[in-house]
Amino acid sequence: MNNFDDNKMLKELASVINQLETVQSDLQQSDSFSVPVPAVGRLTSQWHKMFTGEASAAQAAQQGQLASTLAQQLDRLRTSHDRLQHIQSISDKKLQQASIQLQQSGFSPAQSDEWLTSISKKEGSHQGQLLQLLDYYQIALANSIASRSKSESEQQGNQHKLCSRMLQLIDELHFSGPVTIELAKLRHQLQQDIAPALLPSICIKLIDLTIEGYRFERKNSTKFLSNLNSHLEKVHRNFAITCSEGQSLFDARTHHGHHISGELRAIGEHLCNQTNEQLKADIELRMHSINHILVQNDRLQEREQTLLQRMNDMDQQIQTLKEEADNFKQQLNTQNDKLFIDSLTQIHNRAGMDQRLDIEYRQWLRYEKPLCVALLDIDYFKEVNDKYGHLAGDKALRLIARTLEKSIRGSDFVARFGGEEFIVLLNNIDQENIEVPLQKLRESIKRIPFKFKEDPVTITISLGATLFRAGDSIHSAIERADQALYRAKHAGRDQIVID
Ligand SMILES: Nc1nc2c(ncn2[C@@H]2O[C@H](COP(=O)(O)OP(=O)(O)OP(=O)(O)O)[C@@H](O)[C@H]2O)c(=O)[nH]1
Repeated sequence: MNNFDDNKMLKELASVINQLETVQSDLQQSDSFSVPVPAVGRLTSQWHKMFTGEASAAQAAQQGQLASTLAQQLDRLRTSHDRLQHIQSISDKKLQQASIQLQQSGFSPAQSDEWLTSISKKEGSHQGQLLQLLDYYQIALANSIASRSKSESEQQGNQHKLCSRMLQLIDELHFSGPVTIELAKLRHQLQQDIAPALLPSICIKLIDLTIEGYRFERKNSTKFLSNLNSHLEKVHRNFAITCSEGQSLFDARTHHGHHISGELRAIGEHLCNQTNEQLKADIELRMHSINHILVQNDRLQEREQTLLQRMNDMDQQIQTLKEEADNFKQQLNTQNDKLFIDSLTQIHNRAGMDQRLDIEYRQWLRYEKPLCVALLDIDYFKEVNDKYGHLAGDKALRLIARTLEKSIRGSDFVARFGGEEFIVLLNNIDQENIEVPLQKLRESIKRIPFKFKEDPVTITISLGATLFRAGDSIHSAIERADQALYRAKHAGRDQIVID
């Protein structure tokens, strides 16, 4: 048997599957989709490898069954992800319509369509993260099984890579609410040396927290939208009442206006035609009638006053609604920006880099101005962590990121590529002197006067760079830069290799 508690893990896994199922049924907005039962996949064979020969026949059968259920669940989740995208495109349209209605009602916040659709986009991205985590879970399981046969250094390499990817995923989550504390704990755990056998359960915990965070955000968005909806309903109701009240007031006033002018005309005619006594009696009669009209007029004025009050209330409601919507939009914009920012170093993350690289690549294809991509990796960073602790390591990463940012031109770009690796894009670069800005980057890091536990420490970086060439894809250029970085490391570190 493996050296971790199988029963505990099976239980945890079963609970995660339960949760995934609930999430899936949350997404299952239409019954018309039938979920296919999948073939038992790669995971099953790993699971079998883990248990065969070492458990009793009954246990093995039970585990086999569990493994195939898990494989089915994974496939169902993938299907549901595809379906979500389909549903999302429909709900995008609905949100678009809602946004148009908001705008037509005259008090929607500017760009309301943008923030409404961004709600659905955010949900989609969490689905992607969940699927990615399930992949990590499979890799962690495979590592855990292989840990018995592989050499220690090989094991450590795989382990580091997986931990770094999970750390990066945590940095990209940006949840609010109670899960943030738990995520910070996991982050800390992942930065320590972890036994391969523990990583699968950490993965499960991370899946758990992602689902919880995702639900929390979904609940918040739903709450806001239902508040907004009920406010809208109220405003629309009041608006309808006010309109019909206004119309009837207008009709009544017109009617009274005609009435008064009729009375005045009649007085004029009597003044011309009648004797004094008769005139007096007629005028009294008319005055009585005018008095009656004036009393009615006072009542109309009171109604008008109430109407005015209601309009003021409505104005107030619209104002509150506007403020709420603006706040929410602000929150969403901040969260959207955060999706592209690395939470530790506050520079762009890998997603931000993907976005920018795509733009730079298209511009390079179009204008053919030289574009350089450089990968930078901190040398012997593990030693810093091991000797001075991960908090010191985190601090160093932040300072290095800030220094890199300051050492490039405004039009250049730097992002954290993952773990202790950074990527820099230099556009419109002078091809003959490509080494100059790269040396400047290397030296600026070397000059940082780090001091940990009173020890002055020099940190260096190795750098691999390349220019985009005819026929290059983004991937092929990065691959070349990565090979150059590998050569810089092997040439002794604190070096630049340009391919
Ligand atoms: N403090 C901290 N450390 C991190 C973070 N992400 C990755 N690391 C650490 O970076 C170190 C990378 O170690 P290795 O891949 O062995 O590389 P290295 O020690 O820098 O050695 P070379 O790259 O070969 O020069 C590991 O100790 C990781 O834990 C992070 O967010 N914070």
